[in-house]
Amino acid sequence: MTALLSIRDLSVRYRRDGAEVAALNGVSLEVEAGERLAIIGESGSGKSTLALAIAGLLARSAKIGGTIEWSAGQLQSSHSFKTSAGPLLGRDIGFVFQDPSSSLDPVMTVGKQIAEVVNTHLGLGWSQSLARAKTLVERVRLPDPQAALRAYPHQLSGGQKQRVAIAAAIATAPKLLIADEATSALDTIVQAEIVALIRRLVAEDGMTLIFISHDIALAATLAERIAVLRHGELVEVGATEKIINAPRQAYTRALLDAHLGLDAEPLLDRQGALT
Ligand SMILES: Nc1ncnc2c1ncn2[C@@H]1O[C@H](COP(=O)(O)OP(=O)(O)OP(=O)(O)O)[C@@H](O)[C@H]1O
Repeated sequence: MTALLSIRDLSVRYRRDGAEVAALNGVSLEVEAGERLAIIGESGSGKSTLALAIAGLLARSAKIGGTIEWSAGQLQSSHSFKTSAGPLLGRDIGFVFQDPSSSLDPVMTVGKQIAEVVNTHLGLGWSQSLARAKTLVERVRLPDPQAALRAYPHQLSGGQKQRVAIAAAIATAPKLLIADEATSALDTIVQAEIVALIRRLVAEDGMTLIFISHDIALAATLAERIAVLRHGELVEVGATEKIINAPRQAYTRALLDAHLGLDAEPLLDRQGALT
């Protein structure tokens, strides 16, 4: 497999109340083209910071060290990207946030906001952009796509809004989709539906997926590989089955135990396959 991006010795510090907070410390990680990688860890472990750094979305005030390099040919532009170089083009990376309301414009219809992404990043004319928005709304299986295109975000449920946010994120056919706690605000059934949607879209479009979650069980249902962050450091990375069956770190074991303590559902069936 080819690496889509190589993260080398990445460190990020924020300033808060006059003091520095180390959010990431010496993180090195390769992301393979076409893989589904989960990044897990407790709240505050640095997951969002890593996602934002990859997308070039960190606040300017953040102090960044190390590099994030993209392989030549894997992206349309920017074959070598340093973390300090600013955001990457929106068309190469799709980003889905936890709260769809924060990424959707409340006073613009769903159809127009998806079309606007297409129009801005792909340079298609407005009628072509609207046509593409319709296809996208169908692809994310919003009920009654025609009505959905005319709806405003507040007229949709949380799960439906997240479907719209996903449609907008994949509108430019990005190589990489980053979902940062994209299902955390949803109830369990809707969460499972959104995970299934992400899995299908990633497979259909051959995207690379970085799935950020505090929930190791949820991450295991989607990812082929899991990276574990703790206090801003990457403590373990490996194939999902290995991480679930034989974690090397006590911290990973504790994350697994926390899941088992809360939920009687086994993570693995008797054959060792993920249930
Ligand atoms: N903009 C910011 N300014 C100051 N400190 C920040 C900022 N963003 C994050 N931090 C701090 O950096 C550390 C890592 O935060 P980050 O949000 O990356 O973790 P996380 O694992 O995504 O947590 P959560 O799941 O709660 O979002 C935390 O100590 C957090 O308080």
